[in-house]
Amino acid sequence: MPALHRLTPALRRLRAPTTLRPLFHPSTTRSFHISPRASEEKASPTTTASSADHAPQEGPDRAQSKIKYTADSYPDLKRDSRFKKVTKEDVEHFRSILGSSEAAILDGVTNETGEEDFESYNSDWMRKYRGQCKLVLKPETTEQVSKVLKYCNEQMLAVVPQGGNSGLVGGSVPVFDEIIINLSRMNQVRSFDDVSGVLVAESGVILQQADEHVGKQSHIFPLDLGAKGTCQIGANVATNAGGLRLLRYGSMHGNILGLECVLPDGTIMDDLSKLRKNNTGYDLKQLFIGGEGTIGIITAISILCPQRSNAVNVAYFGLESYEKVMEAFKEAKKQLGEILSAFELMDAASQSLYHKASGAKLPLEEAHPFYCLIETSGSNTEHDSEKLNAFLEHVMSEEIVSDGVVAESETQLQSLWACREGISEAGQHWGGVYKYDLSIPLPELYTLVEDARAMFEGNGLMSAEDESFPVVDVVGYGHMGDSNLHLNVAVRRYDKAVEKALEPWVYEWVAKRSGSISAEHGLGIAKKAYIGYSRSETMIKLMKQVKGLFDPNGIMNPYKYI
Ligand SMILES: O=C(O)CC[C@@H](O)C(=O)O
Ligand SMILES: [Zn+2]
Repeated sequence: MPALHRLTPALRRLRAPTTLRPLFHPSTTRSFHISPRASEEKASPTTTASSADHAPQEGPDRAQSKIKYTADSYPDLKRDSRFKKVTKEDVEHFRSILGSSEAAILDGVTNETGEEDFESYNSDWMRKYRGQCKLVLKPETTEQVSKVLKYCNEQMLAVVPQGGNSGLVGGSVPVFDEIIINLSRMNQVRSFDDVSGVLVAESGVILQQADEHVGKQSHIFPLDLGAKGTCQIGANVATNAGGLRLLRYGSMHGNILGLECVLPDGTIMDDLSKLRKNNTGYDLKQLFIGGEGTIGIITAISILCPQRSNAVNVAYFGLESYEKVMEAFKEAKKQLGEILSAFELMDAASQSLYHKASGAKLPLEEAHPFYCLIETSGSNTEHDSEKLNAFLEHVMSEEIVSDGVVAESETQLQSLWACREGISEAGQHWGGVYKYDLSIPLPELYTLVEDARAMFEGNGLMSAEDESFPVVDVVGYGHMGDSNLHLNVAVRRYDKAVEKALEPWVYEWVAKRSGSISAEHGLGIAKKAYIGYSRSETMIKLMKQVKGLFDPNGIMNPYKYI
């Protein structure tokens, strides 16, 4: 394997732009795999070549990660007595719709099915939020979803729609005994048109498989995220997932052309439009995008997939201050223009956490306060190479960037991306993690991390060494290109004092800067109480009215944000 091409001021003068490195084709394999169906295992990344080579080092208190947020963690939350408990007759009815195989129904109501069999459905991939469901239904067709929902609505049975369960806010797991409607068996690609680039596929298709499917015909699925090997496209739409290339391809709100949804009363709203332009009244599908399964179930999507770039480059830099990060971003936009496909920020704490958790070697020998990962995706190798070289020359000679490497092979490209994508998983290394996903105007984006660190230093809750302190470290990273910060507070154990210090402090901090308390992960149960920091009373009232219109009985994903 060739060594990563190191950028240093000394090298800068020696390097002719054309010798920088060969450009190569985009990866379709980079991802980590959460394996939510492996109920017995802990969420286990198979991450990338680089990190898979190294056994993760154990944190001092791994057992603590078994602690869960259950209904008892929310003293103000009571099971809604309007909802019926599932009976033997209900299960029989569901069997008449779905058949009796275990693939279709996991039944702990009439069977002796143990709690452990429900674990991977009842809890999210972090094993942080956990419900008490005893019935998982796995329909295979839209008609089955329709019959199931119609019955649930008539019988006042609450439900939670579930995809790959890789969310971060507890939105895809029940709180009490809601029935889980798991979409994993609805996994057919219905059509792909390689002229228009429109993919029509069912909700349970795994994101990576959708990408590979359109990749065969030189297109790309316009969403990419660390959990692509596990997450499902319907749930990606329901949560309006943002991911790593929103900067380039835009959000689900723009890329989704149509949806097939089942409303709580069983009505099928067939809007699988393939049109880019359809200016005929309210665009109702937008309510389901990011609706987090609160007004109906998305069963299929129609999405516009752009042409796949055939020249992709990744570089990883070290920088000495956040101001330099902003300067580098400004230059990248200016000099790389339309070929810039990702600009990601990582602080020193995030990289050392990733290194500790994965055992992977970091790309740069010396530590820097900040790192950036930059990706270009274009169609003309020579043109891209020239532009990237000019950009690199500039940021190095202006001392905006202190040190850096560029990938010279597919493996290196993956290992650089792993340094960014592996942080989310690494957050749990010490036992648990409080995760915040925030939109903040760029000039102040990193100040939140510094303020959070100062807050924990001041209140005596944080120590890197002393195990009696709950907080180990405060970590900042995110999608610089989208003004989206991920603040992760790594803890040895979940702790009320830490929670009290963080909430609503974080949300107030963000609201004061006119940011958003959720840039891409959604609200789920984790941020249920805080929507008011980002939406006005008028808007919340309207949202409740919309909810009431679609779901008058309130059976869809109850106890969550609305
Ligand atoms: O775990 C997190 O906080 C962020 C996860 C994901 O949105 C990412 O960008 O890596
Ligand atoms: Zn993210």
